[in-house]
Amino acid sequence: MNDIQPGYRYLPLKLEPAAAHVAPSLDHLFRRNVPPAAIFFRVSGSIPARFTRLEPCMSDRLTLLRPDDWHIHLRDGAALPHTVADAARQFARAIIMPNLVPPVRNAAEADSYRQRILAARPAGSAFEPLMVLYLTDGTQPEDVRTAKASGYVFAAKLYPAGATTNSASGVTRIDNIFAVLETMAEVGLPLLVHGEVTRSEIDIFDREKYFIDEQLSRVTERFPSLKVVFEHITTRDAVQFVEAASSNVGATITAHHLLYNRNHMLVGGIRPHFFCLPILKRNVHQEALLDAATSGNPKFFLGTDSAPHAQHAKENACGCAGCYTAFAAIELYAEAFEQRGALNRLEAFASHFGADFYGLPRNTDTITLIRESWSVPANLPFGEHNVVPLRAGETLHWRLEAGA
Ligand SMILES: NC(=O)N[C@@H](CC(=O)O)C(=O)O
Repeated sequence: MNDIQPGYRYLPLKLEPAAAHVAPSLDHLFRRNVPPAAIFFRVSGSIPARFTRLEPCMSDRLTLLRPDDWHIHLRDGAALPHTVADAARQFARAIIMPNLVPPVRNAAEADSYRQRILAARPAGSAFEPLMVLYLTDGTQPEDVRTAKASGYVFAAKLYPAGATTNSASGVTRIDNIFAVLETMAEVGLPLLVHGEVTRSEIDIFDREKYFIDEQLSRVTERFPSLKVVFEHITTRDAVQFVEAASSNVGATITAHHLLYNRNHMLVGGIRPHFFCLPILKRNVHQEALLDAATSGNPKFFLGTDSAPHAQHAKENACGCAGCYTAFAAIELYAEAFEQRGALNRLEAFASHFGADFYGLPRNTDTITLIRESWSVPANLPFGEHNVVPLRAGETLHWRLEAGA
């Protein structure tokens, strides 16, 4: 019994009559690739002498081309060494969200933010931040041209004013930026979209669908050559919209929207660390996202929307929106894909489709995930504060191989 360790598979050495009721169910679990920790739990107390430990077999290691994160919030200042180290551990590149206060509005601001990120990289890291402009009512076509020419700005982000964290400077009417969108289409700078309307009479669970019907469909019709990434999609409606759109329209999907639905946030007590925007939806929408992410359709790719807030700002009478997932993002995605029996589709979603959509080369080195159970810390350092990571105090069943 003492030999039983997480991360290994155990098989019967000799089937004794007393174990016969256990062995068939174990076999069934092995075939379904259920994490070993779950197996031990079921058979605890009945195994020792009759079972032997096997070394991890091939399916306990998963090697992928190094992935990129096509949507992340790194924040600024003292938080950067922590958020950048977490992202850089697994991702080669990341699209850096510009919703700082004040926001990143032009190439000069993007350059100085980029320098701060580069300075925060762990020693020896080649992590590459791909900068993004924050569109306001005052953004000019010239800002877009300069940004594109800079070589370090890869997109511009539409935050409808008031839609989410630090969106007060966002766009108040989509028509206000039509001249800018035209220039973006012309110079080849993708538009990234936070797709929610902000009208107070629209229910928070319906805001993505209204955004598609009232705004996004107008943009894609009017600017067919503009590349658009519908960020952190959360609904079946968004999946269907992207599927039906031209190949210039793609979407990012977060790990938390694949793993959770609104019941996880609200049943049995309110869990502030699941609160994010767009908000978790019904399980039918979660299912549609899982279908899309594991479908092999290149329009859907990885974007964590890892969005840390200090613990006190989340566990608050008016808590901030955002889930911190960068500490174990690829592990969380692996768990979601495994639940669907689709681990063989993870690499394309995480490491091929985003780069292809942006017209950038795929990475050439690899990372390896190991099937190994580990406990997520209760909190992690975040500048002068702490951040509570998603799944704090719980167990993850994949781990990125050290030094990967
Ligand atoms: N996703 C979130 O819930 N929050 C993001 C903003 C955003 O992307 O909506 C943040 O910056 O905190």
